[in-house]
Amino acid sequence: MSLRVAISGCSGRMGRMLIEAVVGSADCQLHGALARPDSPTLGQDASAFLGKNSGVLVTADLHQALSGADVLIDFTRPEGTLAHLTVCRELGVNAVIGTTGFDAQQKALIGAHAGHIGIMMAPNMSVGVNVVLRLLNLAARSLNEGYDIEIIEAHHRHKVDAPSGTALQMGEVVAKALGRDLKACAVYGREGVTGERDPSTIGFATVRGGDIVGDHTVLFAGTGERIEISHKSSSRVTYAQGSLRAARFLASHPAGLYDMNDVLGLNA
Ligand SMILES: NC(=O)C1=CN([C@@H]2O[C@H](COP(=O)(O)OP(=O)(O)OC[C@H]3O[C@@H](n4cnc5c(N)ncnc54)[C@H](OP(=O)(O)O)[C@@H]3O)[C@@H](O)[C@H]2O)C=CC1
Ligand SMILES: O=C(O)C1=N[C@H](C(=O)O)C[C@H](O)C1
Repeated sequence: MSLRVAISGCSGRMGRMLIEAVVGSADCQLHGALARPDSPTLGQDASAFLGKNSGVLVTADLHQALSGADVLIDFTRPEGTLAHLTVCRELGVNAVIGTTGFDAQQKALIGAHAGHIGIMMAPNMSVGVNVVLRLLNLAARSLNEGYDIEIIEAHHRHKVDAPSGTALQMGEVVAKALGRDLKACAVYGREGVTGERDPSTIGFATVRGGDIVGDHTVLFAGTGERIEISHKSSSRVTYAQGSLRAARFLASHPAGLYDMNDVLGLNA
C-alpha cells in the first residue's frame, strides 16, 4: 500500500520540491497539502505548478490535510512546525521535520511529542551532509591540538535563519568530538578589534546571496597546513529524496525521536 504523505508549506521552495518527489514516487501518494490561511494557492490542486492533477486541493485546515495521512513532511518555520505537530499527535500521524531555527524550548516540545508519534528531525536530509558529519567527527578527534576551527556556510538570499541548521549541527559534532560545549565556545561573526583568536573557540561565518542552494565548509587551520571539509548542494532534490526515505523509515518504527543517522543506518 502507498504511504499517504501530507506536505506543509506546500508552496514554499521545499514544499514544491516535495510535492514533485511524492507525485513522482512509486510508493507514496499525496494525501494532503497545507498552506497558510492567506495563501493565494488555497483551493488549487497541489500539483498545479507541475501542470499535473493530484486530486489534492491546497488547504489551511490542519485536520482536513492530516486526517488519514501516514506522515507529514514539514519544511516551514518553527512556530508552524509546532502547530502542525500538535495535530499530528492528536491524529497519530508521524512527522518528518526539515525546518531549522528551533530554540532549546521548542526542541524540548518536539521531544515531548515524540513520546506519542514517530518524528524524524534533521537540519539536512542529504545523504552527503550526513556522511560529512561522520568525517568531521574523525577529523576533529585527529586534529584536536593546534588547529583553529571555523565553519563557513552560504545560502540563497531568502534564507531567514543564521547560521544554518546544518552549520550548527556541524559545530555540535566537532565540539562533542573535542569535549567542548558549543554554547560556551561558539563565536558567531567578528567585527572591530577582536583581539587574537582564542584557540578554544569554534567560529561561524555566514554568507547570503543569490540562489545558492547550500554550501558548508569546516576549516581546520593549523600551522603550515589547512584542511577543509566541504559539502555543496546544487539542487534541493536531495533534501526531498532524503525526506521520503525518512517517511518510509518512520512507517516501520515505533514512536520516538529519530535523526538521519537512524534513517541511513549510520548508528549501527
Ligand atoms: N532539513 C533540510 O534538509 C532542509 C531544511 N530547510 C529548511 O526548511 C525550511 C523552509 O525552507 P524553504 O522551503 O526554503 O522556505 P520557504 O520560505 O520557501 O517555504 C516555507 C513555507 O512555509 C510556510 N510557512 C511560513 N511560516 C509558516 C507558519 N508559521 N506556519 C505554517 N507555514 C508557514 C510558507 O508559507 P507562505 O508561502 O505563505 O509564506 C512557505 O510555504 C527552512 O527552515 C529551511 O532552513 C530547507 C532545505 C533543506
Ligand atoms: O534554508 C535552506 O535553504 C537550507 N536550510 C538547511 C539549513 O539551515 O541547514 C539545510 C540546507 O542547507 C538548505
